[in-house]
Amino acid sequence: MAQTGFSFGRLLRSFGYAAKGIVASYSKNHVNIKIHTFVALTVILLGILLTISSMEWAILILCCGVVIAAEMFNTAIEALVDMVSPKWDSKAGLVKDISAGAVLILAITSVVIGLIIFLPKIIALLN
Ligand SMILES: Nc1ncnc2c1ncn2[C@@H]1O[C@H](COP(=O)(O)OP(=O)(O)OP(=O)(O)O)[C@@H](O)[C@H]1O
Repeated sequence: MAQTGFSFGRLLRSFGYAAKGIVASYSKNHVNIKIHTFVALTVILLGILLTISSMEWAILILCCGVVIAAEMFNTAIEALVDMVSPKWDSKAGLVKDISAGAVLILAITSVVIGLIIFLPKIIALLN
């Protein structure tokens, strides 16, 4: 039953559940989130090396967070679909495909934003 009123203990427990969810997302059979995290760390390194502005940091950190969170939603949706529809079903497949497609759109958008920010700086460095 949902409890009403603020409880610091409950808030801490909620953070604990969320942390458990993050750890579960990085379990060894989930490769995509590790790739997204590697790309995010590379972006941070590039940002430091190329001394990007505060606004550029904000945009890139937002992109990295959104893509990683979207991958986690995708993982959750896949798990839910497998639970609700363990048998092969075209609708179950469509739900997984749409969920994966959403992550792909965000990843492509983020790559384009990364190129807009980093390419001019890299070209200027090479000239
Ligand atoms: N129960 C199902 N019914 C129909 N098609 C499915 C079903 N499960 C998976 N598929 C199809 O197989 C594709 C891959 O599904 P899967 O669950 O293996 O996801 P994945 O992208 O390999 O996930 P992971 O992030 O675990 O690597 C789905 O996008 C869908 O097209």
